[in-house]
Amino acid sequence: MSFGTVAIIGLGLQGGSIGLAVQEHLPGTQTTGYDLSPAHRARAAERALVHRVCETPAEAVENADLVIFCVPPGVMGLAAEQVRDALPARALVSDVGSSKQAISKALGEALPDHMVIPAHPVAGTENSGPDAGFAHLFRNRWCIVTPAARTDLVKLSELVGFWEALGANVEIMTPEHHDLVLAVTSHVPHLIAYTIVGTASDLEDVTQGEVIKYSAGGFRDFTRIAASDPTMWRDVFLSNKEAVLTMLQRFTEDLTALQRAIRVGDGQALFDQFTRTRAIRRSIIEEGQDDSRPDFGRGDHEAGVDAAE
Ligand SMILES: NC(=O)c1ccc[n+]([C@@H]2O[C@H](COP(=O)([O-])OP(=O)(O)OC[C@H]3O[C@@H](n4cnc5c(N)ncnc54)[C@H](O)[C@@H]3O)[C@@H](O)[C@H]2O)c1
Ligand SMILES: O=C(O)C(=O)C[C@]1(C(=O)O)C=C[C@@H](O)C=C1
Repeated sequence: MSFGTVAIIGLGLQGGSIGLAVQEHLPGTQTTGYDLSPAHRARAAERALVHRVCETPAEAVENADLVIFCVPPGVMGLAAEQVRDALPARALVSDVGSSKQAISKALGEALPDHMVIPAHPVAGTENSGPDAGFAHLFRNRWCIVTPAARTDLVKLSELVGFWEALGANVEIMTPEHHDLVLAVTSHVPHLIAYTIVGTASDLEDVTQGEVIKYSAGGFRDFTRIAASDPTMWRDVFLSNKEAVLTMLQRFTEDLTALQRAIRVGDGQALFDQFTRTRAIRRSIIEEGQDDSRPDFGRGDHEAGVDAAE
């Protein structure tokens, strides 16, 4: 069974993509949406990201069977408080936030009388805002659902069915394990990209022009990641602090070992490490998870940067 009405709070990359994907895959489901930014609401209406863009959060959720919060991690609790009085008791509450322990807590505290089942589609791009959404974002991507121990299994299977209908493969995990896994596969890699691009732009002996001119290879890939939304990523690091710091400690130790191998001329250590990591890349591609295909992040609509910029 699918949800009759889905309300989406936050009509950016994630909210817009969910709205478009629901309209494509679940034609019997009504979608409503709200965004704090009037400019984003106007653009969401122009792009028909949902059936009805509402002027208040209360109006968006008043008939909802499922509400999905698609706002930056740091304002999940606030956005949930804003719908508390209007949200029907039957409505299931979920989200798409990139960290799970802090967000689960914030949503649970803001909506204590509702069933909350947090989720995280591991699918995105460096673009944000209502121009960035596209219907096939979730196709063949993982969506991690992190239910609490007391979660209603019927509601859980409805949410799993919802994400599968949008094309995602669903995995169930505890919020704690989610935060540890994503710290190493997503959060620390973003921190590394933000750091290396910042380092390159601060150099005294290499000009900005040279950095831009010669960034055809590896550095260019880092600049894509480092162009990701500053608000969202500030909140991700602050909301997954412990796991990120744990993984950074491990990363620093491993980096120091490679640094030493370079200093002492231990070519074998470098070769062995690079051989191991090449095998990981190849197994990702074999699993069909390679997103370096040319159309990734686009679709019918050419993904753009934040419309509010
Ligand atoms: N970008 C990614 O690659 C990605 C991937 C998976 C999950 N996520 C998660 O999805 C969530 C949304 O990210 P996004 O990439 O769609 O960001 P986005 O910036 O594209 O969209 C967020 C939208 O929320 C709106 N907003 C902010 N505060 C609000 C409020 N209080 N009420 C209503 N609207 C509000 C903003 O105006 C914006 O339009 C984040 O929690 C993020 O961690 C992002
Ligand atoms: O492909 C990208 O641009 C992304 O950064 C997507 C990505 C990731 O790190 O894999 C970013 C944040 C998420 O919460 C999920 C997906």
